[in-house]
Amino acid sequence: MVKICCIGAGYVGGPTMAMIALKCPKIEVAVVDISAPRIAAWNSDQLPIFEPGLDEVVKECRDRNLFFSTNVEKHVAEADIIFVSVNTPTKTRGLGAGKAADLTYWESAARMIADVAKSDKIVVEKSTVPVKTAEAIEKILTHNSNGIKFQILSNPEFLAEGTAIDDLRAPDRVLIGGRETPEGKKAVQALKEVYAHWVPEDRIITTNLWSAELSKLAANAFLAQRISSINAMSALCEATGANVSEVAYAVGKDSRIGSKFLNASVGFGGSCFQKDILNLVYICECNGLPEVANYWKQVIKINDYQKSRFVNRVVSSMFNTVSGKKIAVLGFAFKKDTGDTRETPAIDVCKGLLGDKASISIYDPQVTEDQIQRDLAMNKFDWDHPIHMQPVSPTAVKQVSVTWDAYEAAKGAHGVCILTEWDEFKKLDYERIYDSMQKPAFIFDGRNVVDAEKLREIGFIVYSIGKPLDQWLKDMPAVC
Ligand SMILES: NC(=O)C1=CN([C@@H]2O[C@H](COP(=O)(O)OP(=O)(O)OC[C@H]3O[C@@H](n4cnc5c(N)ncnc54)[C@H](O)[C@@H]3O)[C@@H](O)[C@H]2O)C=CC1
Ligand SMILES: O=C(O)[C@H]1O[C@H](OP(=O)(O)OP(=O)(O)OC[C@H]2O[C@@H](n3ccc(=O)[nH]c3=O)[C@H](O)[C@@H]2O)[C@H](O)[C@@H](O)[C@@H]1O
Repeated sequence: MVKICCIGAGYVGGPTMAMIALKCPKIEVAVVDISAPRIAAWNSDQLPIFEPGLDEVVKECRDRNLFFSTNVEKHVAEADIIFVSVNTPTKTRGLGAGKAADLTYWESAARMIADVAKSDKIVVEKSTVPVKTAEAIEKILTHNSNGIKFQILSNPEFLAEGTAIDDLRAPDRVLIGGRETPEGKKAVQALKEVYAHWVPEDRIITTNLWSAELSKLAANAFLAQRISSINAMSALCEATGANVSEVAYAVGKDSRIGSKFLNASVGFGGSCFQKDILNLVYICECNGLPEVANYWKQVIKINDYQKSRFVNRVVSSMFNTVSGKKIAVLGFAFKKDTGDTRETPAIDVCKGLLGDKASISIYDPQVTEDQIQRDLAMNKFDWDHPIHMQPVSPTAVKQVSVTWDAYEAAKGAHGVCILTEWDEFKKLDYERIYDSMQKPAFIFDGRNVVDAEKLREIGFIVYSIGKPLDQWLKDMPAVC
């Protein structure tokens, strides 16, 4: 029986391994992690991450051919194929701080594999890593290998949170990069056979190692660039009276451009887009390509601009101050159908409003108060380290309260900001919300989920990203 071990039981390791176990009943899959609470949660009824459809898959395979364990060394030693899906956060100190990927966790996993391996292994990069990482990993693994042979493959993951199970069940493509030697090709073939249990052959792409590593960074950069492009247009739409949804529809109808990923928003978030682009920028700089680096840097700059533009809209619309005013924030996760808050635009928006002394009441159906308080207290980039490396109990931000009900959050508020596109926000009783709010009552829709015209009929002053402006907002000072 082929044995697979995955180091890192997170948003990628958990769901990807659960899908392999589901589709390959004859393969034994062990997912290991240094975080005992995380492993305990994977072995319980309350999985550590919220992902539609994940519970069912885990329930079907757990303790059959899918195991979660903290016994990292045992499972690594026994495995034929080892996936490494650990954190690769942005470095916060030293050379490349604020840009380069911190490979501490990867390196320690590689050293441990080298220490405990007693038989030949295929080691698979599942984490997103800088191009050429495999070369460094190879050196670590083979340095003291006592004759044991390691083949390194790059098999980046393209799932998106909230749709991870569908993405894994029917991926657009699976990418496998390996050395172009006979041993390298054999290893690629072995991994290909795992995916071939359910992925059609023409969707399994094989390349050299560096192409696979770089394709992952490139894919995330292209996706984020589309969002920054439409968000840049949204600012121009507001200035001219064009409607960003109409522009996106018209542009996306060109089959060369396509309609997906053109939703204007308060800004993109999530653990990867910013981190991976910063990493790409750093690699370009290190390779003497400052023009290329600056091109990609602009994607992040527009994203930051979009978040601060939103905050400025809120403040300038409300008589140029939110000091002492209650602002309800609906949605804190970085997108709907996930409880993940890593790099969510809500953090920057809330910090911006707190900077103007607002008092904030937050509701998100999947994010706990503890998580929100941690996020608002944490330093930039600290969020992407394993949980046990993060500050234990950061001081709670006093001007922030968290409720478990959208109506409660909006009660007595001067304004409501919608920051995540949860479906339930479309169905709220906005008459009830309006009646409970201070007047004039404002809604700032950072995700274009509400029917602005209907809300205006109720009496709200409404701002929707990239949409023709309410007369009230037109009369306010221009926003930077
Ligand atoms: N979250 C996402 O949607 C996607 C993430 N990725 C990439 O996958 C990688 C992992 O991301 P996530 O799963 O989101 O991170 P995560 O933080 O959810 O999971 C990483 C896990 O690795 C564990 N870990 C760290 N060092 C370890 C070690 N030495 N031994 C054992 N366990 C260790 C941590 O405790 C943590 O549970 C990153 O490189 C990310 O860029 C790629 C595609 C999608
Ligand atoms: O490497 C990764 O981590 C993953 O990053 C993204 O997945 P994810 O971040 O989970 O979610 P997305 O659906 O890409 O959304 C990212 C952010 O962009 C925003 N977004 C997305 C699409 C859009 O049109 N507009 C927009 O503002 C979302 O609200 C969210 O804040 C990619 O879509 C995945 O392919 C990739 O594997």
